[in-house]
Amino acid sequence: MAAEIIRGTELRETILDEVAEGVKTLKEKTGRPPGLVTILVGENPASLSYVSLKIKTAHRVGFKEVQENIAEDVSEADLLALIEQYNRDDTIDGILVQLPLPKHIDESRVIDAIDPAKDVDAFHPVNVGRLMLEGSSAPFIPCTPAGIQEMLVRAGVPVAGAEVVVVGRSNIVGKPIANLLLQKGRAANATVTVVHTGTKDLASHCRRADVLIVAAGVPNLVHPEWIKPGACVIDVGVNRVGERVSEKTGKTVAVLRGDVDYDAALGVAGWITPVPGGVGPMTIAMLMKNTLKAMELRTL
Ligand SMILES: Nc1nc(=O)c2c([nH]1)NC[C@@H]1CN(c3ccc(C(=O)N[C@@H](CCC(=O)O)C(=O)O)cc3)C=[N+]21
Repeated sequence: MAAEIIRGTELRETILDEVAEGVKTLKEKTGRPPGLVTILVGENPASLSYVSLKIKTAHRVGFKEVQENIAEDVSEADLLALIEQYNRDDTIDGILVQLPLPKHIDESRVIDAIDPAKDVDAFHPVNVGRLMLEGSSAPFIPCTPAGIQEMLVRAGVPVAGAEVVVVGRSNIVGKPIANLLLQKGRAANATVTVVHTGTKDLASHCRRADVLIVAAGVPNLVHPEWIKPGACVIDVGVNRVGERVSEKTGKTVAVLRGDVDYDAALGVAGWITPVPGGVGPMTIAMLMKNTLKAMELRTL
């Protein structure tokens, strides 16, 4: 039987409707909408495309949206001063500094400078610590892990007691999703294994997974033989493997592939997320949810 496709583009609609409702309520209570500032340093094409999606979505749910597009050669001190300005700005609830940053800027110094109460990415050490201590009751869950958990819940994938294997140990996906799913709670309480580039036999670990979460950034890394029949496969990879001309707009757009050999996996998995249209859109939806929550926590 072919896998059930978990479509992020569909789930996103429900979440954004919920956020838009929450924005209305907050506006009635406080007289202002949630404010989100996106800070983009330089002109990396992938970053530009993600940030413009975030801005478009912020408008759609009724946020005040501020864009800071600054030059690649900005000094670290100037960037830190800009963050401080938004830390003090009461109309701004969420500060997002798009990663990666240019090499001359120390990423962890920049993240440390964001007020944890406005850290809607949940990258600040305070929020990382909270996630580790409190699991899903932490004030902010990082957007991609939160999106993945939401997909598991809404698709009805059994997670409690399941074998979850996470491929990748990044600070923005691998480590936090592993942490989230091993805690007690809804769509959690799993037995979690994290595998990475230092792991001896990737395939044998993956084959044991009831839920396989792949965030390695390597196109076609996961072959169908690595998938246990009926398993849930969550593909976090967004690899730009080429370019094509869009039939709709006539513009050149990137061709995206996940980390999983999708067509082959369809015949083995029980559930699967597509790329594009899977985890990516959920990540952006959860950013909106976090920004709404930031305003609630700061004002109510
Ligand atoms: N401070 C910060 N926060 C982030 O959340 C953050 C970041 N930096 N740096 C880069 C990664 C990557 N990321 C994605 C978000 C949406 C899609 C997404 O919506 N993808 C669409 C396709 C988008 C397209 O066509 O380019 C999809 O998969 O269907 C992908 C990737 C957020 N990140």
